[in-house]
Amino acid sequence: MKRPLYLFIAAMAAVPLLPTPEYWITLANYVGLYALVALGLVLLTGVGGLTSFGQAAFVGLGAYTSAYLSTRYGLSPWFGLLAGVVITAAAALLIGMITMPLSGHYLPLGTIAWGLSLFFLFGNLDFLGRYDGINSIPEIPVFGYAIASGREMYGLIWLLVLLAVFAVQNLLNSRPGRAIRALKGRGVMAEAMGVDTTWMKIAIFVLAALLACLSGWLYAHMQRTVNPTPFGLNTGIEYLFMAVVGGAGHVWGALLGSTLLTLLKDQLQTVLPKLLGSNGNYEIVVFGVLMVLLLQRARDGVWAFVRKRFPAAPPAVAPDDAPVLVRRARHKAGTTVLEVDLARKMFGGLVAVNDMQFEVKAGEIVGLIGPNGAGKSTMFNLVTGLLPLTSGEIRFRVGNEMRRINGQSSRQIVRHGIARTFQHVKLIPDMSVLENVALGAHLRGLHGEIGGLAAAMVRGNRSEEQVLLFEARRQLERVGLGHLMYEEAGNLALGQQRILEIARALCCDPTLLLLDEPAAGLRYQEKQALAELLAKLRAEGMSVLIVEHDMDFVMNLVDRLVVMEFGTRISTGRPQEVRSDPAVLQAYLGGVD
Ligand SMILES: Nc1ncnc2c1ncn2[C@@H]1O[C@H](COP(=O)(O)OP(=O)(O)OP(=O)(O)O)[C@@H](O)[C@H]1O
Repeated sequence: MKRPLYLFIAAMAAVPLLPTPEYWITLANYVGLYALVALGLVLLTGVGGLTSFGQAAFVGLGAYTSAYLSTRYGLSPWFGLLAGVVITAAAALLIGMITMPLSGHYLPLGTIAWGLSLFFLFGNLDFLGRYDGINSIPEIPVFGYAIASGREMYGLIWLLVLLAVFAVQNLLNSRPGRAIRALKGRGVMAEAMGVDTTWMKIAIFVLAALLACLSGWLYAHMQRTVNPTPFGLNTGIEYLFMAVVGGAGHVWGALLGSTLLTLLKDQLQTVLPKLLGSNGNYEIVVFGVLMVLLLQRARDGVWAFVRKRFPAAPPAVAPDDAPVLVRRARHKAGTTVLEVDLARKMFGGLVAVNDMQFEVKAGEIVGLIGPNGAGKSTMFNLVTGLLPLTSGEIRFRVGNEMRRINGQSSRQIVRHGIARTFQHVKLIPDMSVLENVALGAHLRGLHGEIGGLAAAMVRGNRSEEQVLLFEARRQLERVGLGHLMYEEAGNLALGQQRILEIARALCCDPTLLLLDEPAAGLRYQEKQALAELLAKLRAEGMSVLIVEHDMDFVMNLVDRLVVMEFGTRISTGRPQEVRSDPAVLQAYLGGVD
């Protein structure tokens, strides 16, 4: 992928040096401005799964702030940029904090409301010149030289576009980036790995707004005049079109989409009025049709086709050696690590878990078994904080004390050392096996939340990446998937994906591992290898709580069993005791053998 990239950069650099007509330079400048906004939407919508119609309002905020400060107070456009960034970040933070914790359509609706209100605000404030806007905006000075011509502006715009592309790309291939890639549809898994998904959503919302603000700043000083029209809802929708047409999941899709739509719009605006014999924004109709076709035929946008021609090398490569992460102290074998005390969960009138009571000790594998619908997965979800208890208590050993963990979120619980896999595998299919597993080490990063984002964008996270990817590699090799490290996770067989989830959970450095049907979909040899791995973990002092339907597998592996039926514990003991318990034989209608 490197060569086409260098060729692209060389071609872009040559454009203003060659006798390219001024008209094309102007068009290229617009493409660059749109690409900055679309890039934010790739991060927010394509990768993060959050739709915003209000990006044009953030563009307006960047444009108006600098236009006003530079014309009214004669301040430098660079100060205007700084002020625009601060105001945009504050506005995006506020809107983000209100809308991000809400699910569903609140964000798109919120951004529409925000986009409309800012548009009318621009048009109605006297000091912003109402609908006439602000004129005579100064040029941007660079080392005392004013950037006046289209060609000079081209240099500045495209330099910033390329820097933004690399910053977003670096971000996506980092610890916070993996968390961002988990947001779309896999928030539950991300939270179970310790990711604060609400904060991550707010962070990408603010980043996307800042890219829009940068575009607005460049626009104001290129046009040297601003009025509300380009910052309305229509433009907000066009930005979304660009991201989706190009390929909302890829940074280069933003560039491709803004190029295609700018060129298409330019041509349609010339051709359509001639064809139809009257003026009007007919190109919007064509865009609408194009969008429907694209969503039906090529959801990943045009970039997906380009990518097929230039397959990229895996972005994250695990080092052969790196410092090993510090591990949590293991508990002495036999000490109680988990206590479930009269745990009850009701869904309306249904008692899914009925005053369950059991414990797990250090260096012990406990099997939680029972017929379908007995409440095993619900019990797991109670222990890991995915569901709140109706009554009762769950305690977990942190250091020397048993701490109550019910009432805490799954993000907090994993910090104490409880890691899990899921009954229905939850991974990021288009991300490599290695990166999926590295997501498990999210809490073991070297940088804080904001510092982590900033460091990733400027590649200041090299040592963190080395350490985390090495840890992911170690865990993958430990579970026997080392040879599939660079494969896309979605290409693995279901059984292998379950093992991948175990490696990911091990990356959390747990003292208690909760495995939900890990052997489902595994072949005989794979099951044996899994049993060996779990026995090895037990010997190292790990505690394991396992839900499994494969009785041969469970009976030969576990130290103790807890049997559930209709949410209630009907038996507990060593496998051979439980095997002959009449209550258990009854529950399984014919016995476990
Ligand atoms: N979110 C929910 N809302 C309402 N009822 C639920 C919910 N989750 C589970 N249940 C019900 O709670 C009971 C226990 O379900 P659970 O999935 O915990 O059983 P299980 O033992 O894990 O079953 P299986 O072995 O089939 O996975 C079932 O009757 C199920 O329909």
